[in-house]
Amino acid sequence: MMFACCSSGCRCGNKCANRSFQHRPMKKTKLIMKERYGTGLVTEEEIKKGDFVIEYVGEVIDDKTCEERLWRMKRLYQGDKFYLCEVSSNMVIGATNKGNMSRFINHSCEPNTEMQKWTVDGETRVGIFALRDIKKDEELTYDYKFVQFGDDQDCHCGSSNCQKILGTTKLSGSSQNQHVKKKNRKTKCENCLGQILCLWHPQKGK
Ligand SMILES: C[S@@+](CC[C@H](N)C(=O)[O-])C[C@H]1O[C@@H](n2cnc3c(N)ncnc32)[C@H](O)[C@@H]1O
Repeated sequence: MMFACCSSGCRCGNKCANRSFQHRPMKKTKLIMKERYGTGLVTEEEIKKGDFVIEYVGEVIDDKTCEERLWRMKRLYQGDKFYLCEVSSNMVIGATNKGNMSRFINHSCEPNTEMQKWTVDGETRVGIFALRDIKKDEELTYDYKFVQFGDDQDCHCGSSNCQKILGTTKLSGSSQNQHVKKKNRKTKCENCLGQILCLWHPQKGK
């Protein structure tokens, strides 16, 4: 999904209603701890359907760097999470080292927000937008369209149409130390544009 956001040359000036990112009217949010899936994000104010909630930000990295990090994390991680969003071919937003509260938004099979790709002054940016009216103190969720990189993870979203497992798409590789093969990668990459890639390793003993 791609939307055009007005450029700085727009004649409507500051009154332009098509400038979600430039105005950055980010909603007030706070972190919560969920027993079954760690940190989550709730809204501290009411949100109307279609509202811009928060921008998904992080380091902009290319596919090669993304792959290197995925495999490195797969080898080294001892119980934390890894956050990546494939925005377009050869452009990934990595929110592991740098990011904002958006990286704590959890998955739901019945989400109240969605991720949208916008073009702002010629640059691609990713925002989280409300799919419906959201009440104060509700947890914010979106459908990760998750590309799992490792063992299956149970989904704990609790919705009536829960798919039970996080993600239907799997990134594969023949060994932990190997980079994703070019051929394989191309196919998978096409499947995961705009999706969250998340590498998660349970703590030892879990
Ligand atoms: C992008 S992070 C979201 C924030 C994360 N809960 C944290 O504590 O940092 C994605 C990870 O959160 C967990 N998660 C998110 N949504 C989930 C869900 N519906 N069911 C189970 N785990 C979920 C999974 O471990 C997933 O790998």
